[in-house]
Amino acid sequence: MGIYVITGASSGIGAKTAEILRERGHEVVNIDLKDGDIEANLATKEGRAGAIAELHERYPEGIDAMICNAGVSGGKVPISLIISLNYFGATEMAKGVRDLLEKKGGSCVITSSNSIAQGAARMDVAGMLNNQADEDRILELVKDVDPAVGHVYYASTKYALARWVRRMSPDWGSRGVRLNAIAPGNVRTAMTANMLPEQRAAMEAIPVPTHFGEEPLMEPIEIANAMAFIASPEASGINGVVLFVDGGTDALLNSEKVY
Ligand SMILES: NC(=O)c1ccc[n+]([C@@H]2O[C@H](COP(=O)([O-])OP(=O)(O)OC[C@H]3O[C@@H](n4cnc5c(N)ncnc54)[C@H](O)[C@@H]3O)[C@@H](O)[C@H]2O)c1
Repeated sequence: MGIYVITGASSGIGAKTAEILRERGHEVVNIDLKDGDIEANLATKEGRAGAIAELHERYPEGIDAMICNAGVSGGKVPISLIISLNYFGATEMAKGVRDLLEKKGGSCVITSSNSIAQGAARMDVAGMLNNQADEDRILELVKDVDPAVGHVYYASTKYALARWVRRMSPDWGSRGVRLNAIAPGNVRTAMTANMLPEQRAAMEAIPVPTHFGEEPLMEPIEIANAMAFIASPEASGINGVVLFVDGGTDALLNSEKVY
């Protein structure tokens, strides 16, 4: 059985993924702000460094999977938190444990979002994250941005994550580590429950083909099953993929985009 590390597994999609991995007999390590096996604030450099050091201390022989899932959206979340947690909290954690994944021929999964398929992401923000990647400088640039446009910055961080996965996966693959992203649709979790009425209305306007006629929300288990699969050795041929788990919403919105 494997050692699966997952961030943000005290709630929502992460909690469900951790539950099914444990049911399958794996050792699961939840890194979270609260109620984690390792407690760390992944929006900070210190929090990430502490968690990475702890993993090296506990698992010198390596780990089988790293699922970088913690993220924020909904409500009036500061733009700086969206940038630091969603983008750097995932990419820096992934980079920080790659050596542990290499020891076991492991797999890394990053939680993106199907908001990247809805045209909400700003390419200049996503480009800044992917190409400049200096966290302090970027936080300085966004310090006066109104949280009311948080959804745009959210989609931008998730777009940048998906592109980071595509760019990095050939190199990671050549080192024996698969790197993929999951892009969930809207899911019934604390994140969507915390949305402001206008954010909720915008979300509910987006149909999910498998859920026509119902509230357009997926259940955490639908995402967790895909996450557990792509992280596992059963997905050994899958690398560099951004897997939409959104009931077909991406296909509905972008049916001409086949590649
Ligand atoms: N729910 C959705 O509709 C949806 C859709 C697409 C993508 N996603 C993504 O899925 C992931 C999980 O979201 P969810 O809906 O399960 O949300 P959630 O709010 O239920 O869970 C998020 C988890 O992250 C943890 N967390 C928050 N801030 C943290 C920090 N600074 N350091 C460490 N951990 C922290 C929380 O404690 C919580 O356990 C996120 O990356 C989110 O962007 C969610």
